[in-house]
Amino acid sequence: MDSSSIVQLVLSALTNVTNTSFVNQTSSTSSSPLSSLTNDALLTSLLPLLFSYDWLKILLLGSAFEALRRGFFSVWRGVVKGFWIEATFEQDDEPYDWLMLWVSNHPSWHKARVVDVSSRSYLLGDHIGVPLGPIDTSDPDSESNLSVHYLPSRSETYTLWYNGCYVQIIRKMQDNGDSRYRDSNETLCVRRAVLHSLLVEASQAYVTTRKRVVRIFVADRDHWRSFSSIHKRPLHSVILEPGMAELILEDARDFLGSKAWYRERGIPFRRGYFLYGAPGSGKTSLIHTLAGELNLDVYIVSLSRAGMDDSTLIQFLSELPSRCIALMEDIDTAFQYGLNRNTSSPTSTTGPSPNSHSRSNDVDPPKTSGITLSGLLNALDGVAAHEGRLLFATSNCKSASVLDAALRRPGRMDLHVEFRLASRYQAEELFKRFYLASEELVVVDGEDEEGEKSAEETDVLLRSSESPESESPIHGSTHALPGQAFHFPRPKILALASEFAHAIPERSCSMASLQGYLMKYKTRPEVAVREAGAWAETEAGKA
Ligand SMILES: Nc1ncnc2c1ncn2[C@@H]1O[C@H](COP(=O)(O)OP(=O)(O)OP(=O)(O)O)[C@@H](O)[C@H]1O
Repeated sequence: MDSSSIVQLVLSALTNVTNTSFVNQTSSTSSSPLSSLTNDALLTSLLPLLFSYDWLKILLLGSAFEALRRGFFSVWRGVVKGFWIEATFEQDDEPYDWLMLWVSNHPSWHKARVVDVSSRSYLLGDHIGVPLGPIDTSDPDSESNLSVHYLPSRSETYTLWYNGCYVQIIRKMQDNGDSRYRDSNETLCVRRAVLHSLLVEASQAYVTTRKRVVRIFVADRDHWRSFSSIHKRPLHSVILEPGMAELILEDARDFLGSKAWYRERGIPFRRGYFLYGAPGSGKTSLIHTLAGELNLDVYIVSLSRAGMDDSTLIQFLSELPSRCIALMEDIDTAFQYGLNRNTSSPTSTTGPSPNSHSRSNDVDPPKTSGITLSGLLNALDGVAAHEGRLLFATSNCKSASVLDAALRRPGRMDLHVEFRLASRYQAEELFKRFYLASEELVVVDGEDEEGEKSAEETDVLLRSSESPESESPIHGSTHALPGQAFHFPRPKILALASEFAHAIPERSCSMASLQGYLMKYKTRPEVAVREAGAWAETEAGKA
């Protein structure tokens, strides 16, 4: 019996059944004899089919086909495994970011049909993914110009060609039970020979892109979490007394280049900086700027964070990368809540409250951190302490002496830098930066002299911890500063800047508040100068 006769037989059996159902519907009373008749007819029609063994042939044919198919794929997988390897990239690891950047810059990526739309940029700002671009082209900085990127989609397999080789990229979500911390990882199936060159290319592209940003990491639960990236800021955008920022930068550079020197003398290769003083005077800004200049990432650890205790702190500091900036902001707040020599009790502190000048009105916050002074000292230079890092600790206190002597000694905090309220020189420079275009902010000899003079008058100091009381005013040349969008005649702005500086009493307000004031008059420098005196008086009244 050939297949066409089988089909015919099945069809005729089915037709019988259909007719029978129709008859059943129209005469329900006589259904029983007729239905038994129909079942018999169906059975009679199918019997030859059952005994013909053709069904067996079909079954065998199907099974053989499936076995062949499976065999082919298993051989293919074997061949593929022989030549290819599967490389997995974890999200918390840097090579994951290399790969994301590499994929998103690959030409074939632009043709992808399934994408994730994300505001996350893998710490590379606008350099990853396909940026959406400005919606309002007339104003690229407009807030309506959202910064979103098309990224490779999760659970999607992308295939592309790299140097004539076939590459598969699979991005998978890993559910670790906590919906807030779902990781994804990326699997790259690639020929063994090309994996290395692909990774070299991806890492180089990443490093080049990374040079434009500073990456920020925060101590989160039990690991360093990548938090954000900020565009590098030129050193001179932080206006301090002339030469002050340059001196700290040189010190850090010198340290980073002297590993062998430290090793030969058996000195731990670590350097600490304690930046203290008025709030809003540029401490954090300077650290970010230094990180940019030195090509280092910033790792922020908050000592007063809930859940932070001595062992967690030691673990975090020991997991720092070989070259980085570790930042402990407001170190005195940890002190206030119990960081002292013997105990972590918030009520027993050694000496006066370190923060009393700035936080006297604050209600005592609940103690959440379990850091003790000995724990902090151990974390900074104990056995598990990391080598090669620059530690920056900041505080809004007025004097470095609020820190325990053991904490601020050389080897832990090598350089103490005081930040004071704005000097007239700083106020003048800030004014120029606001109203002059960047190309107009050039060094003019006469102006520099003036700048140096005001630096001599003032005494923002940088003190070495070896001689904390020796005051060493720093002199140097000012630098070109970035300009603003509005154009005003340069001589006019220079004259107004000088007037502005004289209207603001020396050391009466912070740079942050001066910046806030000038923001109100972004396009009206004359009004800014006219109103400056009255504003400064109100500010002084507030302090
Ligand atoms: N010296 C400065 N030069 C230029 N801008 C400054 C300076 N100081 C402060 N600013 C501006 O003021 C803002 C706050 O500065 P920043 O956070 O660096 O101060 P801070 O001393 O770290 O303050 P806090 O101790 O309160 O955190 C920033 O926007 C920064 O641009």
